[in-house]
Amino acid sequence: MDYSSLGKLLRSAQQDEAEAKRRRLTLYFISYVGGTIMAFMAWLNVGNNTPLLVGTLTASAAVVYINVLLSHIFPRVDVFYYVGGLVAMFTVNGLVYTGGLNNTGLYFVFPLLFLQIIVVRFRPALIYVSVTLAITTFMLYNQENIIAQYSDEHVSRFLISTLCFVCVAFIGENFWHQSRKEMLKENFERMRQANTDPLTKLPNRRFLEAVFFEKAMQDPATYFPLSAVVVDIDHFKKINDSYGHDVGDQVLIHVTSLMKEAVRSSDVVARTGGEEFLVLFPHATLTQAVKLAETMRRLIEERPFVAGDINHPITASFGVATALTDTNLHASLKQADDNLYKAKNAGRNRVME
Ligand SMILES: Nc1nc2c(ncn2[C@@H]2O[C@H](COP(=O)(O)OP(=O)(O)OP(=O)(O)O)[C@@H](O)[C@H]2O)c(=O)[nH]1
Repeated sequence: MDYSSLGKLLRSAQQDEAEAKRRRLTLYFISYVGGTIMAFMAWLNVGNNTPLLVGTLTASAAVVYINVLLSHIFPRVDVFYYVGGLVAMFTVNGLVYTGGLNNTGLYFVFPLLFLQIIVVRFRPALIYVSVTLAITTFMLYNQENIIAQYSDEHVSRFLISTLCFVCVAFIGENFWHQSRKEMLKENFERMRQANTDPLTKLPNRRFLEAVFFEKAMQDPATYFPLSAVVVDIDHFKKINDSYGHDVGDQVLIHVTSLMKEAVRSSDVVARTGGEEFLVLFPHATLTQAVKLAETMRRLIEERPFVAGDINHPITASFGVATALTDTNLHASLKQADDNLYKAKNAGRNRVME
C-alpha cells in the first residue's frame, strides 16, 4: 500500500468526532428552537390576512422538523446540513418579501444568516449567504415587486449592518476553521509517527490493530477473504553479529523494498517485530496469497544484500493463512504464525500454508 493510501486510511481513522458532534448538536438545537419559533410565528399571523407569510413559516417549520428527524435516523449524512441552510435562505427571503409580523421581517435575517454560516461548512456557507443576500438586496431595491414596503433609510441601515455582521461572522468562522485545520494537521502527524516504524517507514503493529483491522471489520465485503503472510528473515542474528547492527538495519530496509516490489498496491506490508513482518492481502484467496508469498521469497533469495565489500545472501521464511470472514481474523493470524514456525522448522527459506 503506498504512502498516500496509508495516509488516507489514517485520516479516516482520525475521526474528528468533536467537530462532527458540534455540527450535529448545532443542527438539532437550531432546528428544534428555530422550527418552534417559525411555527409559533405562523400561528401568531393566522387571521392577519397574510397567507403567504403563514404559508412560508409553516412550510419552513415543517421542512426543518422533517429534516432534523431524518438527521437523527441518518446521523452521518451531510445533506441535512445543506437542507437546513436552504430552509434559512427560503425563510429569510420569505420574510423580506412579506415583511413578517408588523413589518419586522428584516430583523430575523441576522440570526438566520448566522445559522446558515454555522450549520453549512465554511466554503459552501460563502455561497449560501451570498445567494441569500443577493436575492434579498434585489427585492429591497425592487420593492414594487414585493408585498412589504421598507423606507430607503430602513433599507440602507439594514444592508450596512448586515454586511458588517456577515463580515465579522465569516472572519470569526475563518479563524476557527484555520486553527482547527492546524490542530488536525498536528494531530495527524503525531498519529502518523505513532503508526510508522521509523527505520523502514512501514506501518507498525499499532497501525494494523488500531486502524487497518478496524477498517476491515467495518467493511468486510472489501477486505475479506483477507490473507495474512508472516515473514521472518532467516538467521538475521548472524548478519548483526557478522557486520554490525547498522548493516542489519540496512538489510531490513533492503528486504522491505523487495517485499513492497512484490505486492499489489492494495496490500499492506507492516513491520511487526525486529526482523518480522506481516503482509496483508485484502480480498485474496489462500492460493493467491501463497503465490504472492512465493514471489516475495524468490525475490529475496535472488537479490542478495550488497553494500561496499558485503555481498550477503538473504532468505526468509513465510507462514500463510486466510481469514474468510471477520470472525476468524485473529485465528487466522495465529495460524499464519504457526505456519511460519513450521517453515522455520522445516529448514527455512520456504512458504508454508
Ligand atoms: N539490526 C537490527 N537488528 C534487530 C532489530 N530488531 C531486532 N534485531 C535483531 O534480530 C535478531 C533476531 O534474532 P533471532 O530471533 O534469534 O532470529 P534469527 O537469527 O533471524 O533466527 P531465525 O529467525 O530462527 O532464522 C536479534 O539479534 C535482534 O537483536 C533492528 O531493528 N535492527
